[in-house]
Amino acid sequence: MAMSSITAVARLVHLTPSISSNPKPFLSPKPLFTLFSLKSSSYSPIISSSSSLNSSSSSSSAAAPNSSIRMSYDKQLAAAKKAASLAATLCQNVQKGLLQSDVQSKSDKSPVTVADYGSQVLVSFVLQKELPDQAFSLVAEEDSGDLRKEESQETLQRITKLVNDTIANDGSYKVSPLSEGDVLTIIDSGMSEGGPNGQHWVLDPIDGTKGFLRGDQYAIALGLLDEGKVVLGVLACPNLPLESIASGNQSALNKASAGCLFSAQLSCGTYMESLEGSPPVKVHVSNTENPEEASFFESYEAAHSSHSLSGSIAKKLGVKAPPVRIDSQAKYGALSRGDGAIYLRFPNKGYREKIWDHAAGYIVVAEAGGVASDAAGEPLDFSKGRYLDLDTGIIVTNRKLMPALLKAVQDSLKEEVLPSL
Ligand SMILES: Nc1ncnc2c1ncn2[C@@H]1O[C@H](COP(=O)(O)O)[C@@H](OP(=O)(O)O)[C@H]1O
Ligand SMILES: [Mg+2]
Ligand SMILES: [Mg+2]
Ligand SMILES: [Mg+2]
Repeated sequence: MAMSSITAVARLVHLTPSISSNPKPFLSPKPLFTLFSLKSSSYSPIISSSSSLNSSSSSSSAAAPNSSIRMSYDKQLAAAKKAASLAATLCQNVQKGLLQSDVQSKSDKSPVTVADYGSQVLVSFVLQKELPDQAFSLVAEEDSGDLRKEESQETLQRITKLVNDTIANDGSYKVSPLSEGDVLTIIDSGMSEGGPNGQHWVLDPIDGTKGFLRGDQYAIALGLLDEGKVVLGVLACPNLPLESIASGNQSALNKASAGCLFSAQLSCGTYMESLEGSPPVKVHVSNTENPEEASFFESYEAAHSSHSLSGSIAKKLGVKAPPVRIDSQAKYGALSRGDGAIYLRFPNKGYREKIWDHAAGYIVVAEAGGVASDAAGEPLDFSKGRYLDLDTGIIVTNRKLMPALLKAVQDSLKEEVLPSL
């Protein structure tokens, strides 16, 4: 990250006449939502206290940066949950009344909306407010380049208003409203390169922007890297129901939903709660060993992942159920609670995966007992900067199914060549 922008954001956040004096730890209190009606056997209720989050035994697979000493990331996890929840509120409000003028096209032709930018501002703002004593480095998807153009003035005004309204309605931060310049500066606080040293937040402010535009699934995905390893992750999935969306139960996707918040910390397991506030429940991946019982997730967008390749892998493996196609890292969340057992992702050859598209989802699944690798069976390496450096595709499943899945993937890849970009 350019030092100037770190300094500017630090100045902005620390010198704003404000004080986060409100002791309220999370967003405005809402009625507690009980999870006793959850159907999946992989959900188990836990006591909702931060100490319970730390003391629970874990099915972790990710290696700790210093494996002999377990670092605690409790404060960072609490800040990440608050940041993602506040960003989800903004996204939900925008999705209710999305205007055509809210959507722009980036230079790679992918869509970006006022909510992507607003979410990035809120997450960066909240993390810096909640963790004022910690060095701040953020690797995030969006930058302010397009918003600085003359024709984007109105869009920038709308983002600024959305952010200020969300902060004011939440009430946790007594700050004077952010200016448009502040908003641009905070967006550019996400330009860190990440890498193998130190701590870096990794943010996709809206993962699944195409799903967001369709009114389907999307996620605010926030992870933390420490010495190149993902050590915590939060996935806010505002349109994901608390009940299972397993193949055959996809009607659940069409019901109005409170939305889910998944959170995971290294060696502490993965938890799910309602975005409206509910006691977290510990979740586990499916433990099926039988591919005939396993169903799989893949992208809704065929341009993001070859549906024909995953179809042939599933057939080779003996999977019977049709694929569940949904957008975003909500797939990792659904997998972590056992709604399906496999996630397959095969972009066109030449496509470079970004770390913010996988970091939070990766630890949410790993801490729930799952495992993710590339098609060569290598674990995902988040220490190489903004991109993941991997061999053809990403596959995610439980430990028992991984060997057979890997074989089916490698056999299918020999038969089918992915198109080049
Ligand atoms: N051609 C392509 N192949 C693979 N992934 C792509 C892609 N174009 C965009 N994406 C990524 O796919 C993500 C959405 O994943 P999914 O298909 O699982 O919903 C997008 O995230 P954003 O929506 O944050 O831009 C984007 O990073
Ligand atoms: Mg995008
Ligand atoms: Mg994304
Ligand atoms: Mg995005």
